[in-house]
Amino acid sequence: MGCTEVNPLVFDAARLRQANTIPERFVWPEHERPNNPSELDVPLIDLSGLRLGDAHTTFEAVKLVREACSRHGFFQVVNHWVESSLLKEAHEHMDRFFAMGLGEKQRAQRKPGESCGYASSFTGRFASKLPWKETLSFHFSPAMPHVVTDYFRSVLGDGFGSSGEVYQKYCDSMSEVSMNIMELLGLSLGVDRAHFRDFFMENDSIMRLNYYPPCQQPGLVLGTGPHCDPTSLTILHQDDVSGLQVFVDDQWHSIKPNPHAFVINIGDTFMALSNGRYKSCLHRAVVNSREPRKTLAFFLSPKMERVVRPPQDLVDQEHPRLYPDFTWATLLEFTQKHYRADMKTLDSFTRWLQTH
Ligand SMILES: C=C1C[C@]23C[C@H]1CC[C@H]2[C@]1(C)CCC[C@@](C)(C(=O)O)[C@H]1[C@@H]3C(=O)O
Ligand SMILES: O=C(O)CCC(=O)C(=O)O
Ligand SMILES: [Fe+2]
Repeated sequence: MGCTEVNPLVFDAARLRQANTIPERFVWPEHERPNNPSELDVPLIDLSGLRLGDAHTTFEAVKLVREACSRHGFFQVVNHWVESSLLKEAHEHMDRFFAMGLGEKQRAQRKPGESCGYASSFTGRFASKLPWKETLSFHFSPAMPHVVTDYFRSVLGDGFGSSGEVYQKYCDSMSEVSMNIMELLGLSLGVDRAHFRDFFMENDSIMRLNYYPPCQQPGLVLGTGPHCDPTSLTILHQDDVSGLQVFVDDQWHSIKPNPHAFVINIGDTFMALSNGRYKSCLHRAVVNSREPRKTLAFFLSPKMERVVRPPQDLVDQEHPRLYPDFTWATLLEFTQKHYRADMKTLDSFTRWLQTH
């Protein structure tokens, strides 16, 4: 397969769509390329029906969470309190942003070492295996109630104030959903129900809009390569185009899109917080040749300087400490300046901490 070399600094999916070959840097190694995996039925919890004080509804949810997280680290929730109009607006504003020309999007260009901004191929961060996607990432913290609105206005101009309002509301909503899930995770691990909820009540999270353009040779590229999220908990909303895959029982499985549900996966930081009882979920995103795919990913993370340490109940003779104390600020810096997050980030980070 002939590959034309393009300068990824000007990677523009629209241009590459016209090109009749995929540039070398976007072609993934044979063993990591997409296949046609089976679909997986994912356990689903109705959070809106859950009264965490009510034993019966809670028991079923806790049982499902414990089974899912002990086995593979993901499950799905529906939450009717998240207005469908908000979801619709969040996708519409994503369409509006990514439909802009490259120059306009690059007004929000992500700077090396930073986790916020627009990126189309992470140029300068990786030598090869570039993801076939464009992303816009921004910070969220309940302690700064207008941080998202302010970001959109300051970076993209007053014309994007309405987008900022939509994503501010969306992130507020995801933060709320996270608190309910943290109570379930605490109960499922046999620790005090409020333990993880209180730990994340203040959080420094990342919201990411993922836009995966169609690719003429989808079998050669990946939208997002195999990885575990270094964050604590990911709340992912897929549109109606499949592409999310999880690695379970030594095989990739596709997660069927359910536009009414959110896919929840455990990240590295929560794996450390649970002292390894729950494993970070290995997943990736594939693309197709027909239509773009879009996802909204809310990455819950603790306050930057909060020390990540499992509760004493989860450390005993049979379960010694698996990971050292660290802060999210240090792990985030590691993934932004020293190491591309993959399926071994936490082990690599632990070794890095010993010499830094
Ligand atoms: C803290 C983060 C780093 C990444 C965005 C959030 C959580 C997921 C991480 C990421 C998506 C994992 C795959 C590799 C990565 C480089 C990417 O494809 O975007 C990661 C993100 C990042 O470092 O920007
Ligand atoms: O878009 C998807 O389906 C997955 C994205 C993802 O895993 C990520 O952004 O970390
Ligand atoms: Fe991910």
